[in-house]
Amino acid sequence: MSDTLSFKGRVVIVTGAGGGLGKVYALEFAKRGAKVVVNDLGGTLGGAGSDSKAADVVVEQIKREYNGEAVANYDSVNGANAANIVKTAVDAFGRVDVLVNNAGILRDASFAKMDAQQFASVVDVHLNGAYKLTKAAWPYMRDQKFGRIINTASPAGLFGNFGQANYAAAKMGLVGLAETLAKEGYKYNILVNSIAPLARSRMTENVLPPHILKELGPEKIAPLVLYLTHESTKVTNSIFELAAGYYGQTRWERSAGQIFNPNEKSFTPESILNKWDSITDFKDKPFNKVEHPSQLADYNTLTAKAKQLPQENDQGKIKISSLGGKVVIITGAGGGLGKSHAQWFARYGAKVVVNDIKDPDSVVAELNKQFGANTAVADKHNIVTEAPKIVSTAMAKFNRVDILVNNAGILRDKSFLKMTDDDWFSVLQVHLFATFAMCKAVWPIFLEQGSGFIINTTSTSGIYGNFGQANYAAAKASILGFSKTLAIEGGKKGIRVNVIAPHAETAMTKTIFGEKELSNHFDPAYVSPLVVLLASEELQKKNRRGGVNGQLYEVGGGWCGQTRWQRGPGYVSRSPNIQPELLRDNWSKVVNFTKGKMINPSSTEQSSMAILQAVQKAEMENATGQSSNPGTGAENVKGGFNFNYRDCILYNLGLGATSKELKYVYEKDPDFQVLPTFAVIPSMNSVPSLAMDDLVDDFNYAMLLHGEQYFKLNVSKLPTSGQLKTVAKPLQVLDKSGKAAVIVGGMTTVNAKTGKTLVYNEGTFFVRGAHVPKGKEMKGEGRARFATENFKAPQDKSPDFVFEYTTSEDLAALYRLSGDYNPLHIDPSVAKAVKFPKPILHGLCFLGISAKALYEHYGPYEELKVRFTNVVIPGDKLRVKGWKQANGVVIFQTIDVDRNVVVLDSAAIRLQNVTRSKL
Ligand SMILES: CCCCCCC[C@@H](O)CC(=O)SCCNC(=O)CCNC(=O)[C@H](O)C(C)(C)COP(=O)(O)OP(=O)(O)OC[C@H]1O[C@@H](n2cnc3c(N)ncnc32)[C@H](O)[C@@H]1OP(=O)(O)O
Repeated sequence: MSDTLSFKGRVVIVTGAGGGLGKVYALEFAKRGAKVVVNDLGGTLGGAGSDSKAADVVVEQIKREYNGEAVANYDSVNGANAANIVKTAVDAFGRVDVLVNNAGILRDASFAKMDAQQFASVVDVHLNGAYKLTKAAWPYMRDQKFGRIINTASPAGLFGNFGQANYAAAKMGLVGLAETLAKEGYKYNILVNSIAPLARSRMTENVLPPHILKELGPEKIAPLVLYLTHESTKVTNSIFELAAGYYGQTRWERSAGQIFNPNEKSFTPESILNKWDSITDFKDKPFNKVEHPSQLADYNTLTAKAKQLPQENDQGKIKISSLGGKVVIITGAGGGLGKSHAQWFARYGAKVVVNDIKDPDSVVAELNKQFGANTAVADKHNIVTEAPKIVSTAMAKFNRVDILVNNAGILRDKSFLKMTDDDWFSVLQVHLFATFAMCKAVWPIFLEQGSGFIINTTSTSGIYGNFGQANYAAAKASILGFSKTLAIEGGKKGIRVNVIAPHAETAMTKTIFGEKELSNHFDPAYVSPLVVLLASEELQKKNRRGGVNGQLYEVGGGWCGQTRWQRGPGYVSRSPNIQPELLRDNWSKVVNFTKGKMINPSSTEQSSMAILQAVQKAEMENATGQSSNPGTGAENVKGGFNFNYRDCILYNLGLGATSKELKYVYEKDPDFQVLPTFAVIPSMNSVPSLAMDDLVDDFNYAMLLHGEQYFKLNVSKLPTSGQLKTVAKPLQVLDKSGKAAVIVGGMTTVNAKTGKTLVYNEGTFFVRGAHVPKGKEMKGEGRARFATENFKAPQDKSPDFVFEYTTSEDLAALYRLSGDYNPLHIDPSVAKAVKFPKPILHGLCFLGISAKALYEHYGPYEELKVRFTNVVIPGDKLRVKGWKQANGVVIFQTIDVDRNVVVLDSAAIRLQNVTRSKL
C-alpha cells in the first residue's frame, strides 16, 4: 500500500510538546495536515519553573516550515486549568480528534528515600494529568463519534524499575486507564492505546553503541503514534513497546493455572504449594488453557470444574510453619477479604494487626477467642493519612512487623463520562496512595531486619481495564507497576513483594457482580490461602532463583493462575527514515505472536535488552545478509548468493592479493580464480536463519565472536560466478560454564540451478555472556570429523613452512565488502562498547590470508578447519607456520607477531586427493 496517512482536518492535542517526544509528534502531525495544540508548561524535566517559549517555538516552526496551523497552550495538565487545553483546541479549531498524553516529569529516588511529595507529584502529572485532559476531551469525542487517544506508559511501568516507584506506578496506571477507556470508547469510535518507549538511560548507555543510542530518539517513536491515531487505524486496547526502529505489541499472558476443590478445610496454603509448579508453568491443562486475555478468567466454569474434584486436595509434603509468631498488618480487615486473611494468618500462628477504619474490634475478638488472647490487635487509623500510626500499633503490641497485606479498598464505579473528580481522586487515594503510605511505613523496619513480605492487592480491572471503572482500573494498575519496583528494590534486601488479583464476594464486589453470578462460590476463604502462602518462607525456598518476588497471581473460587507480560518478536526496521505507512504496511509483524518466538520479559532490563538485541540482530542481518557486491544486482534473499568476477577479485584483494598476482585480480587472466576460502562467503547469508537468539538466553550480537570454521569443498576449484543457495541448521549448542555459549551451524551451499552441493561449512560462534537454557543443549551429532579434530601444532618440530605478512590498517575496511558488514570490524564505538580497543579484523580475513599462503605453498586442499584463539588488530604482522604430515594433512598455526599470541590454532588443511582413512 502506498496511500499517505493524512491528518488533514484533524485537530490534535499533544501535551508536553515543547521538546522531546511531544515536539516531534506535533511537527509530524502538522506536516501531515493536522491542526495542532502544542501544550507545554515550559518546565524543566524536574518539573520546576515555567517558561512559555518552548510551546511558542514549536508553533512557529509548524507555521514556518509546514505552513501549518497550530496554537500554543501553557496550562499544566494536572492544574486547575487543565480543561483549558481542550478548550484551546475547540476555540481555535472547533473540535478535538486526537489526544496524545505525553507530558511527564521525573523524580527518581530509591523507595527508601522517596517522600510522599515526590511520589504524588509524579503521579499527579502523568496519571492525573492524563485523566483531566482525557476527561475534558471525552465528551467531544463521544459526540462526534471519533477519537484517538495515546497514553504514554513506559517499560518502567510494565516491569518496574529501580528508583522509580512513583514513575512506575503512574505509568502503569496510565495503562489501566487506557484499557478501560478503550473498552468504554469502542462503540463511539474512540480508540485508545498505550505506548512504552524505551528511553536512554545509564543501562542503555552502557550496552549500546552510540550509533544505536542516537536512534533512541523521538523520530523512531512518532511513526507509531501517528499510525495509531490515524482515522484508518482499527487498533485499540493495545500496548506497544518500541525503540530504535523496533515495534512490538506486549500483551498479558495468563497461565491455565490450577483448580482445587474449594472448601475451607482442604484448600490450604499447603495444597497450593503442592501444585505451585502447575500454577506457574504456562502450559495448557485439560480444564483450562493458557490465555492472552483482556478480561478476567471464566470463573464460573473453572469453579464448576473445581467443585467436581475430590473433596480432599493433596496437601503435599511441606507443612507451612514459618508464620508462627510473625506479625502481619492487614488493612481493611474488618470484613470481607481482609477478615478472611486475618483468620487464615492466625490459623498459621501469626499475630495480626486488624486495621479497619470502621470495625476491627469484632474480628479481633473472634481471633483472640479462637487462637488465644494475644493473637490480634485492633487498629482504626486511616490508611491514607495515618499509615505510620498503624505500624506503631503493631510495634506497641508485638514489637515487630513481618508482613503487610494491603487489602483495603473502595469503589466509585461510573462511566468515564459521568465520573467526577472526586470519584477519581478518592479511589486513587485509598488504593494507590494508601498502598504507598503503608509500604513506606513498614519499609525501614523491613530493611533493618533484612526481611519482610508485602502482598498488595490489584484487581482484574487493574490488569485488563473494566467498563465503568476508569478510576479503579487506573489505581489498581498503578499498584502493579509500584509493586514490581518495590520487588526489585526490596529483593536484594530480603523483602518480597507480590500482588494478587482476587475474585471474591465481598461487600465491595457486590456492587459489580450480580448476586446470581457470585452465589457464594467466591468465598474470600478461597483467596486467603494464597496470601498466606505468599508470606511464607516455604514458598520462597521452592524457587531457588531469587524466590517468588514481583509476581502477579489471579485467584478465586478454587482456581489460581499466574499472569505475566508476553511480547512477540516485533518488527524492526533499520531504515533511517521510518514513516507511519511502513508500520501500517508491516502491521502483521508488529502484532505477530508466532509460537516459539515469544518472550516473557520480567524486568525493564530484560525487556530493553531483548528490544536492543532485536535491533542489533536486524543490523547483523543487514550486515551478513547483503550481497557482497550490490553492483552485480545479486539477489538479496536469505541464503541466496549471486556472484561474479568482481566479487572474486574483491575477495582476493581483501586477503592481500596484489596487482602482480594477475590470476587473482584480473578476470581475463587464463588462470583467473578465487581463493579456496571464498567457500565460506556464500554461507554467510544463511547465518541469520540459525536464529541464534532463540537457541540461547542473553544473546547479544555485539558479543558474538567467530570461534571456529570448517569447510569441505566438493569441487577441485571454486567457480568465479554463479547462483548459489545455502541452507543452515544448528548442529551443536553448548554452555561454557555460564560465561559464554558456543553455537555450531552446519551450512550446505548448493548450485541454485542444479542443486549440486558445492561446499559444506561448519561455523562456530562463541557468544560471550550468553547462556544455554536447561534442556536446550545440542551435543553436535552429525558434525564433520575433521571439524572436531584437535590439531596440535608440533612444538618439538620446526615448521616446514613459514610465511610472514603485515596486514594493512585498512584491511578490515576492504575485507568487509566481501559480505561481513559487522560494525565490530569498522566502527570504533561498537568495538569499544564490547571492550576492544579498536575495530578488530574479521576472523575469516586472517584465516584467508593464512590459507592463501598455504595454498600457494602446498597446493589445493579439500578440507580446512581452524579455531580463532585471539583477535587480530588491522596493521598487525602475522606469521603462519605449517607442518605437513605423512597423511597429507598440513597442521598450521598463525601468530600475531606484534602481540605475540596465537590467533589461529587447532588448524589444518587436508590436501586434495588424500583419502580420509589415512587421517
Ligand atoms: C560462516 C559465517 C561467518 C560469519 C561471522 C560473523 C561474525 C564475525 O563478524 C565476527 C568475527 O569475525 S570475530 C573475529 C574472529 N574471532 C576472534 O577474533 C575470536 C578470537 N578468540 C578469542 O578471542 C577467544 O578464543 C575466545 C573469546 C573465543 C574464547 O576465549 P576464552 O573466553 O578465554 O575461552 P577459554 O577459557 O580459552 O575457553 C572456554 C571454553 O570455550 C572453548 N573455546 C575457547 N575458544 C573457542 C573458540 N575459538 N571456539 C570455540 N570454542 C572455544 C574452550 O574449549 C573452552 O571449552 P571447555 O570449557 O568446554 O573446555
